[in-house]
Amino acid sequence: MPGLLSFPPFPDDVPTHPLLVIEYELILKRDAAEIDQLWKAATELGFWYLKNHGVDAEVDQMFEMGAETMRLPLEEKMKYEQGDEGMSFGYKAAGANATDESGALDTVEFINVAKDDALAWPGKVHREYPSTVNARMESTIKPFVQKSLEVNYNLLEVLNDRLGLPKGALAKQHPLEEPSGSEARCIKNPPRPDGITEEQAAIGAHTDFGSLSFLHNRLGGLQVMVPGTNEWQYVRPIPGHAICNLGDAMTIFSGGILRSNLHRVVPPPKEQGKYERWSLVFFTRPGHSVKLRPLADQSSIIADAVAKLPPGKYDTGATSKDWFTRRIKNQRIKNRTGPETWRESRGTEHKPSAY
Ligand SMILES: O=C(O)CCC(=O)C(=O)O
Ligand SMILES: [Fe+2]
Repeated sequence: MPGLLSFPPFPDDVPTHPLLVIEYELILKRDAAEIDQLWKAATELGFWYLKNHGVDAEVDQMFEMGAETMRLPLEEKMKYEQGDEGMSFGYKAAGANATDESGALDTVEFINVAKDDALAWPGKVHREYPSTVNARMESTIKPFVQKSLEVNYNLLEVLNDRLGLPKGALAKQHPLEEPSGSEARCIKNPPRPDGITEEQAAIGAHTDFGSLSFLHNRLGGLQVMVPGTNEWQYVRPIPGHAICNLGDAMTIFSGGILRSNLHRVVPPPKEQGKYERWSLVFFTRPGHSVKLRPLADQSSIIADAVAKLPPGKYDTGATSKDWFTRRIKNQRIKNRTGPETWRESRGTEHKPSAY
């Protein structure tokens, strides 16, 4: 069970970026000082730690589900592969995605389970999954999805109010009953082979494709690009602390007020690099039909931000489904024709020169 393995501590002598720690309990109480901290994190870095979120037991079970799934023979896992058409749900084999413009390959394998399939189980909305996923859909995946949704909806509500949006405006962009790209992902990265540097990306630099990601890490390896620089720094995993980060949709809805920061995954630093790295994410993404555009007509705060931008900057003309499909599809190595394919997979990154 990956969550229970003991491994060396995260080293103290690697460049590490501090994140603000947000107390979920205080957010639930709508504590004004805590909301100020969340707002600072959401606008300055777009990443924060979330403490006391209450999802630890479900997280451990999800790691077990991930381990059971990754132990299946590759041939079996490949029956549930994502495919090359831009669907995210299903299995992704190591090396199926590019990590940069030159077409270097990623090293992680992961299983993505759609929130819609988990909530509809034993019905099906999008696709079928390996037996190890089905066996835990009711007992493990559904509770994890439900609790993660609750956390993310609560955080979205607080951001909604600070953005000056009418009550429930952001929730309306994420209707529970509408099919969406929201999904749970369990990721496995193998130990770092000799000869591979600590700089070689396991998951290439990216911004997240949706609204809000709720991430659980045991070993280091996640890095953020420090805003205003070209420098990568590690995010230190802290036991019992989730890492939350905003995705492109929130930058777009807010007219650039909220930050969807570039990040990547490299092998865990130093001694930790000898161990398998497991991570788990729940991604909340807007409903498939939602148009990705600033919600300036609903908030004077957003309207003021948009007025300072080049005209049309965040008017993507895309639905959430289009945005998501384009990004997934163009990172698939089988779809690569050249550096332009990687560029086609990009989101709202703030520093295009740094890819
Ligand atoms: O594994 C991690 O720590 C981060 C994963 C990630 O950024 C992603 O899947 O979008
Ligand atoms: Fe990410």
